[in-house]
Order: sequence, then structure tokens, then C-alpha cells
Amino acid sequence: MSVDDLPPSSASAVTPLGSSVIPIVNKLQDIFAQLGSQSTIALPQVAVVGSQSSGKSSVLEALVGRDFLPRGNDICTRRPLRLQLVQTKPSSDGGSDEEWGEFLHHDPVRRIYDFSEIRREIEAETNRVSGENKGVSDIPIGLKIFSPNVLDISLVDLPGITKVPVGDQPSDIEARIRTMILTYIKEPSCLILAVSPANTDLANSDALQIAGNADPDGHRTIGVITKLDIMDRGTDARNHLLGKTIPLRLGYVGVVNRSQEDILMNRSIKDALVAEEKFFRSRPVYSGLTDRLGVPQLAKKLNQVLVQHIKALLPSLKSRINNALFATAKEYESYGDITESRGGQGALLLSFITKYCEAYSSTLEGKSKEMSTSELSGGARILYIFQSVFVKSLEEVDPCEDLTADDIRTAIQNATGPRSALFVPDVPFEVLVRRQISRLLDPSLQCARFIFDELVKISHQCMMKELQRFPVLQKRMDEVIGNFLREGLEPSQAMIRDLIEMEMDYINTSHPNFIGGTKAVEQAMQTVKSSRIPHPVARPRDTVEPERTASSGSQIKTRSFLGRQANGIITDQAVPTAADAERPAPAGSTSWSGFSSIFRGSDGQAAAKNNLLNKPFSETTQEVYQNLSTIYLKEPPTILKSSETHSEQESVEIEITKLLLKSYYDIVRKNVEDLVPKAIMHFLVNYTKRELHNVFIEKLYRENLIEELLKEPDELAIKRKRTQETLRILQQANRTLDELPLEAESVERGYKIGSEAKHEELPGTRRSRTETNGNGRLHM
Ligand SMILES: Nc1nc2c(ncn2[C@@H]2O[C@H](COP(=O)(O)OP(=O)(O)OP(=O)(O)O)[C@@H](O)[C@H]2O)c(=O)[nH]1
Repeated sequence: MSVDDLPPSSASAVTPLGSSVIPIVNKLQDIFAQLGSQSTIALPQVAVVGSQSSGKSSVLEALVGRDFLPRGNDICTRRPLRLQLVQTKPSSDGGSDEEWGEFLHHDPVRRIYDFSEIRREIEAETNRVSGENKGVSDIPIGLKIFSPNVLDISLVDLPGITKVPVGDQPSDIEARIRTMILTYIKEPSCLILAVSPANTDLANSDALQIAGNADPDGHRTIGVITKLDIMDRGTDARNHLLGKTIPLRLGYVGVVNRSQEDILMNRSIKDALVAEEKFFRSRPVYSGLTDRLGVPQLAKKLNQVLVQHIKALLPSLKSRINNALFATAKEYESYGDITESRGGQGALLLSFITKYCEAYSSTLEGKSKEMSTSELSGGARILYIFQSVFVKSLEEVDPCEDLTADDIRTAIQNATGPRSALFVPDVPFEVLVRRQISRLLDPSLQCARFIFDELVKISHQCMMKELQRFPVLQKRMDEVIGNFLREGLEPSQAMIRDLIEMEMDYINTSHPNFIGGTKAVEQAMQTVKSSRIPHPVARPRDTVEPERTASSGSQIKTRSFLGRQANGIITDQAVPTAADAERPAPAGSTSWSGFSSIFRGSDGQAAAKNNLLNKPFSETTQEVYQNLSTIYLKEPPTILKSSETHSEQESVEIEITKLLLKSYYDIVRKNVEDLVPKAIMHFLVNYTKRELHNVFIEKLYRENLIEELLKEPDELAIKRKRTQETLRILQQANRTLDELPLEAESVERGYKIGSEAKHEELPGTRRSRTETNGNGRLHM
């Protein structure tokens, strides 16, 4: 088919062309237009781009065959115009020749038959959003044109690229318009109609430059060269049209639109099309290019490319719609059903409580379906806290770590009181061991606290997604379980305190694992001996125990260990030999009877003491007072400390104390390591697991509370409604696509290319869309 074959009057010349795919995309566009800016599905469309006043609107008008767009030398298109051309049946085909437009922003949608009213509405709607002073907005205007003289095409007329801001335009107007254009044309589903005026250098065409950015391979760009009639004398656009200047895969079409003068003189589009045709006929330079000249050819090409483009996109479009449908259905599901009956609400509440408690138990027991594989969770974390945090920390504690030899000696001396250290009683051991046991309390309480924190964490994990729509219930459940866990923490901590107090209250030196005094003495002696500490040279003890200082040199020899008998009588006993130590303790004595030691002064001291004691008091004192002058004592220092040095005997005593301390501490530590986790499990973890359901029922499952608990926030209701609407639209879109068989063979193409065109039916006649070829197939 050539331009010469076309009837001279209008775009209706190509009306037989058509396809069932464009109406489907148009339908989809309508469907998705309901979603407004929320629609994320890019549908196939044609965007018209070019610099300002390049003739974009003129091309669109020519395609429609009617004047309906604001045009002029100034900026006219200031908002994207989504234009759907819908072919209607002509009167000859049982339809009507009426043409009308419908704006999508009109509610209810109404038909506008007067096309100058359509133009005024576009101007008013543009002003409404973009202001009256040349402002630009990216919010599109939706317009449908119904006519028997148009081809089914969806186009978007975009604001022209401008360089210098005018009126209310911001200083970065060029960048803004470019960004706006790019948002449309960057979508692979968008065909680009790049309009360049022939009277400017094509190499500088803004349209081709921006199209090249979005479609570097030129797969989806059609070049349109306007204003061929006003090129410089002696120049022509032949090379441009042949793609020799800037090649484009889809090629170029040259057009001649009405000039501004034509518009002012009210020249009709029909006349303009005739003039265009004449123009090309009269220019021999354009001979042989008829397939790429004139508005009717442009319409045909556009339709043809669009149909192919849509066919190529349909499968992916279908899968995108399907994916969106699936995601939206899931989202809708997450908002749950609305239950209004009291019984239904009660059942819903009960099911939430039950599900929550099941989730809590199964997380603790390690049976949760959503168990992580990347980190420990639930019950496993509790075990970790018990074993790797609590027990491990206790095992690392050395009971003698913060006890120096001096501390122990001071404790021994303090325990002997004013009695000049005749014995090393069991008191220091008990005092020291109690002190060490008390240190176990804090980590044990902390362990309970850690487990409590874990349970709180678990309780948050158990909050099901469905509960998100009931913030009141979620909050109340959170409060209830929080309080309940705290209630469980108290008895577990009380039990821990009791356990530690029990351990401190009775030092069970009969414990089978306790080292016992005899063994301790023996080991201590060996340790001290083997360490071969040189005999310390006793320095006079500064002001602390003067009388002990005097005798310290002989103390080691004279001191001996005494066993303490059950009747409290201290038997004078030499330092036990190893054989003695092996011997069982006398009946009724404590197991550490060998521990106590006696500190005896030298024999001379003892005798002097005895002498003094034997003489009558008055006699003695009188003698003394008569013979001696007054002796003044040095004031004792405020803080008294035991001497820094200690004898071998003292070393043995210290060693014994340490051995006993360690041995007994080990027993207590084992008990605590065993019993504290048990107490926590019993009073906190298992108790809450067992009782949680009952507590929820008691606190929440109340007739008067149900309505309040199951109150949804308003925004959720809005979201549900919106998602429901999206779902409906996507379902509609899906159904629409189902109407179309996806196999390319079965999709009607509605036009013929190349040699086929020669046999094309007569212009002006319409072919039914469902007409089939001889094979019973739809025309391809
Ligand atoms: N002589 C002649 N004038 C044309 C042709 N195409 C458009 N014009 C004129 O150029 C001016 C701009 O045309 P429009 O169609 O408004 O251009 P536009 O690209 O839509 O402009 P904006 O939307 O403002 O960017 C108008 O006065 C048209 O009459 C043509 O092929 N030949």
C-alpha cells in the first residue's frame, strides 16, 4: 500500500487496520487507571516526546483527525496527556459516525461531543493542577477519544523539552521535564514517538537525544520529522527519512502539519491532510519514500508497531499481573476477615489465645515450625544461658582468688578474739566459706533475669501476624504475659535466695565430698614443706600483738595442733603425723577435728605466767609499784593489722583454710549449678508454659472485653478496602488478558506488511476483527 492509494481526506483512510490487542491494552489501561499512581504495572503505550513546539500536539491531532489539543508557539502541553484512541463502528457498519471524548477525571464520566470543549477542559484541568502561568506538572490527564476514524492507539503527549524557564517555571525546568519524560520512556513497555522539526538540525534533536538515553538500541523509537514544509530552501529531509543521518530500527515518518497561520485561519485537519499529500506529491525528492510520508502512514506504522510490541509484551504482562495478583491476595489475606457477630469474635479471640500459647510452648520445646537454622532460638537459648553462661561463669570462679594469705590470717586472728590465739577455730573457715557462697547469689539471680528476658523475647516472637490488626489485643496480651512472667520471676528468685541462704546457713562438713580436716592438715603440711619457704625472720609486730612478737621465734617449735573433742575439752596433742591423720576421728568429733591448732607460748613464758597467777594479787602489785618508775605505753594506732610476715605454722594454717574453703566451695557450687536452673525451670519457664493459657482466659476472655480487644485501627480498614479494590482490579485485568489467546498465531494482527499490502482490501472498507482466513485462523 502506498500513500497514493490513500484517500485524500482523513486518517479514516487506514481504518481497516486494527487489532484485538490494542483494545485489550486500552481496557487494561482503564482498569489500572482506577488505581491511579498506585499501579505498578507498566502497560504498553506510545509516548510522544520532543522539544517545545516541535509539533507533537499537531501530530496527535492529525492522528485523531480533530482539533482538540491546545497548540501554539508557546508552551502548551504542561501535563502529560494520556490519550486513548478507540475505534468505534461507523454507521455503515451498524454503528454511528459520532465522535466524542471522555475525561477520566470526570465522575461520572460524560461524553463530550464538542472537541473545542475538550480542548478547553484540557486547558482548565492543566491550569487547575499546574497553575495558569506556564507551570508544569507530572500528574497526567486521562482522555479517551471515540471515533470510527481513529485507529486503536494509546498515546501519551508529554510536555516539550524547554531550555529557558518562563512564567512560574522553576529554574531547573529543563531537568524536571527531562526526568518526567524519562519516567515514561524508560519503561521497556513504552514505544517512543520522537518528534523532531525538520527546520532544525536533526543531530541536535532533543527528542532523539532523550529517546537514545532510554532506548539506546533504538528498538522502540519511531522518528517523526515535522515541519518538512518550512525547511530552508534547497534543503530536504530525504536522508533523515532514510535513516542516513541518525539510524533508527523502526525508521522515520515525515509529516506536514498545519502551520500556526493555518490554525488561525481555521484550516481543518481534513484540508491539512490533503495539503500534506499534495506537498509530498509535488516534491520529487521524496518520491519512493511513500511508505514513510504523511500522517496516515504514521498512523499505520504506529498501529503496526504497537500491535507487535503489545504481542511481544503480553506474556510478561500476564505474568506480572499474575504476580501482583498473588502478592495482593496475600496482603489482603493478612488483613483477615471481619467478624462482627459476638460468637464469632469470641471464637476468634479464643483461637488467637490458643495459637499464641501453642507457639509459646513449641518455641520453648524446640518444636516451632518457624525454627531458625541460622541461630539458636527459643529453648536452645535457655539451655545455652544455663550451661554456657551461668555454669561456665561459676566454674571459672576461684574461691580463694580474692583472699590473700593475710586476709585468711587476719580472719584466723580475729576469730581467736582476745584469747591470744590458743586455737585456730573453725570460725574463720565458716566465715570465709559463707562469704564465698554469698557471692553465688548475684550470678544466680542474674541467670533468672536472663531467662526472664529470653521468655519476654519469645513472647514477642509468638505474636502472630494476624494479631497486628488488633493492636489493643496485642498490647493487652503483651501486658498479660509480661506481668505473668514477672510473677514467675519472683518465686524463682525467692527460691534462689533460699537456696543460697540454706547453703550459707549450714556448712555441712560431713558432706562425703568434703576434704575434711585431717586430710587438709596433711596436705597443707606437705604443700608448705614442699614449697620450702625459708623460715621467715620474725620482725617485731608493730604495736599489734607485742607479747606474740616476743615469743615468735620459738612458736614454730612449740605450737602444736589439737583435736577438739565433742565435749569441748581441748586435748594437748602434738602435730599429727601422717599416721595420726589417717586415724579415724574420735567418735562424736567433727570430721575436721584435726584442724584446730593451739598456739602455745614458750615454756618460760608459761611458767612466768603461772607464777604470776599463783601469787596473791596485792602482794605482787605492791612489789612492782615499789621497785619501778612509771612506764608509759604508746598509743595504739587506730587501724590494727596483723603482721606482714608469718611463720611456717601460720602458713600451714592458711593452707589448711584454703584447702577446706576450696573443697567446700566446690560442693556448694555444684549444688547451685544444679539447683538454680531447676528452680528457674520450675518456677518460671515450665510454670508459665503450663499456666499461660489459663491466665489469658482469666484476664482476656471476658464478655465485656471482646469488642474492645478486637477493635481494628481505622487505617487498617482503609488498607483492607484499598487492597480489596486492587485485588478486584487485578482480577479484572487477569480476566481481560484471559480473553486473549497468547499464541501469536491466533492473535489478529489486522494489517499487512510489504507484499501483503498489495493485496490489501480497498481503503475505506472495514474488516471484521474476528474474520478468519481460509484455514479458519485469524488473519495475521
Ligand atoms: N509549518 C508548520 N508548522 C507546524 C508544523 N507542525 C507544527 N507546526 C506549528 O508549530 C507550532 C507548535 O506546534 P505544537 O503542535 O503545538 O507543538 P508541541 O510540540 O505540541 O508544543 P508544546 O506542546 O508546547 O511543546 C504550532 O504553531 C504549529 O502550528 C508543520 O509541520 N509545519
